[in-house]
Amino acid sequence: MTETRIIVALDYASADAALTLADRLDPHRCRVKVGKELFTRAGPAVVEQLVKRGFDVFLDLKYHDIPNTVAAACAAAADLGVWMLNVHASGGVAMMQAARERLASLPRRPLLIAVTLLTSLDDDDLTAIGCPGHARERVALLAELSAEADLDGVVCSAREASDLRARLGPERLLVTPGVRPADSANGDQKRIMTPSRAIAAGADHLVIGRPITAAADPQAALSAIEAELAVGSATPR
Ligand SMILES: O=c1ccn([C@@H]2O[C@H](COP(=O)(O)O)[C@@H](O)[C@H]2O)c(=O)[nH]1
Repeated sequence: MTETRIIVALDYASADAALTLADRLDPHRCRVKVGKELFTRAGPAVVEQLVKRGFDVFLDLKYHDIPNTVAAACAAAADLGVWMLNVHASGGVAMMQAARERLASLPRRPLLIAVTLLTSLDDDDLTAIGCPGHARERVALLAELSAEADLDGVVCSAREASDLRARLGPERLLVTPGVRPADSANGDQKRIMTPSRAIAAGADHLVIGRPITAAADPQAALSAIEAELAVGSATPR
């Protein structure tokens, strides 16, 4: 298994586009993520093709449904040979436990993590959806529920990473989207951090999409992020 911390989000509208980039990437230098757009357009076959090319695939479908349905969906995802998949922690402990138990019954199980609060949301958005409070508090609550269900880790923003590392201990994975090199546009992301600061804060895996996929030269963009991580620079954002 690769030692890289970088997961490239293959948010493309076709298998061809996703595989064209994948074929320019080294499965030892990055993992890849298949999300809702690519999966809905290209289906399970694109996941299997990425696995066949040697990539660790994070299937980011964020399941959120009743326990029986989510458990069955997780088992179906595991059949594709994915490395990691996720559910929404707000689906509740019973749902997360059902998913974990179904995966535990398989001969080879993928990692199972829970989305806490989407990185596109901030405190004002929580108020707008009728859940007033601080994003970091909501993330902490949902992360602790995922630990109660004994999941392998959480999706959070890097801004919560140090707090969650203290709350959850060293074993749970912290997977952080909303990562932005200093010269990248935020886009729709609100709780963001640079790659080097995210790692310094305790993130295990950095999910990075548009800063790589929308770059004129995606391989150069990936190399620049790797260089930033190697130097360990901590450019304030
Ligand atoms: O809270 C979350 C959960 C998932 N994502 C996904 O990560 C990538 C981020 O892409 P960028 O282009 O780097 O913004 C994307 O696929 C999201 O669906 C997230 O951003 N936040």
